[in-house]
Amino acid sequence: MTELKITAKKGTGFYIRAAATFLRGTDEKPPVPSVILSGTGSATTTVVETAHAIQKQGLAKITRVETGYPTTGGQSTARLAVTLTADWPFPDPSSYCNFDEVRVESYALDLEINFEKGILQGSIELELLAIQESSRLVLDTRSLSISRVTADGASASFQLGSAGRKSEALGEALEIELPKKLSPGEKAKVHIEYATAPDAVAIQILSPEQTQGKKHPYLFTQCQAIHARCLMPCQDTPGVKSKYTAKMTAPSPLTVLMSAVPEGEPKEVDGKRCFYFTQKVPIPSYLLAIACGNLASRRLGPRSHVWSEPEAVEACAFEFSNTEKFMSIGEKLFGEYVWGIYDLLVLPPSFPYGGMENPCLTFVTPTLLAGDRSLADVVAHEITHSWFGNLCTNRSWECFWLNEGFTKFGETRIMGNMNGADYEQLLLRNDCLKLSEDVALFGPEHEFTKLCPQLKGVDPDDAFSGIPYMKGELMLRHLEKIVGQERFEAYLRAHVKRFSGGCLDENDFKNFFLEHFSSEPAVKEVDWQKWFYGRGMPEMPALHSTLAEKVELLFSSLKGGYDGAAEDIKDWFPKQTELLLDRLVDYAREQAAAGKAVEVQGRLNAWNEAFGFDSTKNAEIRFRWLMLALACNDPSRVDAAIAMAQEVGRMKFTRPLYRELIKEPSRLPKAKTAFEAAKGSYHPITAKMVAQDFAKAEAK
Ligand SMILES: CC/C=C\C/C=C\C[C@@H](O)/C=C/C=C/C=C\[C@@H](O)CCCC(=O)O
Ligand SMILES: [Zn+2]
Repeated sequence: MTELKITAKKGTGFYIRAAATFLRGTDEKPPVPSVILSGTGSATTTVVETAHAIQKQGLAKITRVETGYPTTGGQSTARLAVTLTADWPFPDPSSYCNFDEVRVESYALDLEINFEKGILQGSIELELLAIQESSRLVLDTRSLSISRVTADGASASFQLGSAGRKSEALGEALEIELPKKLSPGEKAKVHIEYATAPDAVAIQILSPEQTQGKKHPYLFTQCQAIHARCLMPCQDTPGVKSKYTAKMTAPSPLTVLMSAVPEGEPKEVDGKRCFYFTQKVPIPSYLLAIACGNLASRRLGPRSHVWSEPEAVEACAFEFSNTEKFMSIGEKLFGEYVWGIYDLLVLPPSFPYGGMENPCLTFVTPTLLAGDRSLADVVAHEITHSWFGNLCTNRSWECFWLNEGFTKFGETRIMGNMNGADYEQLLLRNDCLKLSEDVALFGPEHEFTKLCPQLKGVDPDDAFSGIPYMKGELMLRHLEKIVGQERFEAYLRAHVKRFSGGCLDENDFKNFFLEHFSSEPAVKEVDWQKWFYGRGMPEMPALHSTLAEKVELLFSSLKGGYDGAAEDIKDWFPKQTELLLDRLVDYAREQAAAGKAVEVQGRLNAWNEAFGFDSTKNAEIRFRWLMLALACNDPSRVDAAIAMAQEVGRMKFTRPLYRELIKEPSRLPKAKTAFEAAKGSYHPITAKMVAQDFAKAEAK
């Protein structure tokens, strides 16, 4: 055991560097039992914060912190026991970069959007901090054209994809030789001139005809999970966080927005507009976001605006008017909102997800515009990422559930605060159904049904499903039941404080939870292994919702031959109708498997007459209704299902619609033709994933 003495007067940054240098300098390379860092200072908290900061930066795992002994002359002291684990420094299977040696602390983008060429072109300047002695910088890239690299002003040589670091899933590593060897704690600047590729997976460019206004082109990005490397050379791992600034140039009169705070008004130069942004809170690369188009905004609250094409902006302002309420509940539950502004951008229908939690500027799909605010729970979800994901970040995509499970929990709790505990239980019921559907889709023995799957050699897009969301939420509900709601909510606030600004994996979470509840014997019974690495369905909670019971009653009546009437559901929440349709889809599938699809099919027109499903404005209901029609082979609604799949690029809807369409072999050619026709209007991620679904179905 080696001991390092540090004195607590220079602030946390000093300690991180001192500790990093020390850890790297020691002979005790992993696996080692532990290294003791001890500090004496007027503020013990500085030493404790240091411990946490060291861990957040992935330098080591803190196994024990002892403070306040012995107290001499009014000065408190602290000792930190630090374990370098065998897998130190926490490899990320989805990145090639050498973030264990050198870290990007901040970067400055200077990019011009060229709609004619379909590219972004310009430069990035990276500010590096050496963690250990190193003379190279390895960054992630994918299909970037790199024209020039300089390091601290001197030309630097570089190679793309060298040493076999090139693959379909991960892109091509960019290795830059630094002109001088950096010592731990030393800083350097690397400047890279580059352009993106016209087929970059992170970027979708819409022609004017593809927009609502039909006059101007539109560009938007989606970086999660590992697409930031198509936009810029970067350390594309959620384990590294950097601040950024950006200067973005676009043709007049278009507006550029980013996942950052805008600085001042745009400057007009030669028919172009320059926009400036600053993101002062360090963020992982996957949270970089850019949008550019003919955009208008409306104020939603003291710190929020909603943006969209001008044609839809009033409808958007109505739909998301509860934003500030959601934020206030989030702050009460999880702590201060640190990002300054919270704006929403409503994207064109090809946006591949319901929402993306880009800091300061959540991106959302227009399929949330139901006209009655009933789908704004996605906004509550994205707001919750302001704490879980954006502040406390999964260390790699293998523990994505730490972003999504916590956020799903928070979303459901916020919606419960809005609409009552019974409603919260209804949402959980819906989530349990979604979980069992997603587990069934992969098969219960599949690696991706684990809360923490292994992703070596895997494209994270292939592993994505509702499982980390719902299974993660259920695990947290299980823990909440053990310790009680009030204590669990206090835990969540402590968790945010503890991991804020850093990253964590499932063991960091487990250790902190056990430390927090060290005097609670019941938590010792938790089967962490099973929750984290067990396949298939987890233990289901007992749920009590009168709202869900009403759904079950109507479901039974409909199954029993009752045709339904509008008043049956007139006081319902739309989430109850979603549950009813989910239950009917399952029923239709069972009947179809028993050769009785036609019996369900014969009931659809009556149900439509009663409940008006064919004309619903709610995309979740429309989707489920069409899935029901497809499940019972209703030929009269195939065109409507195809129309939804073609119009909406949100994968939650598009992929299941195509998958259900092609389950029936006679519908395959029509579905294929529809996909080929719509493919060009989809986001590259959606086009890639739907093409894979077709390939799988055709291979069967
Ligand atoms: C265990 C899972 C492994 C890796 C997943 C990591 C990233 C997945 C990647 O494909 C990106 C996901 C982006 C998600 C963005 C928003 C979602 O919350 C939307 C959910 C679906 C929807 O509402 O449309
Ligand atoms: Zn999410």
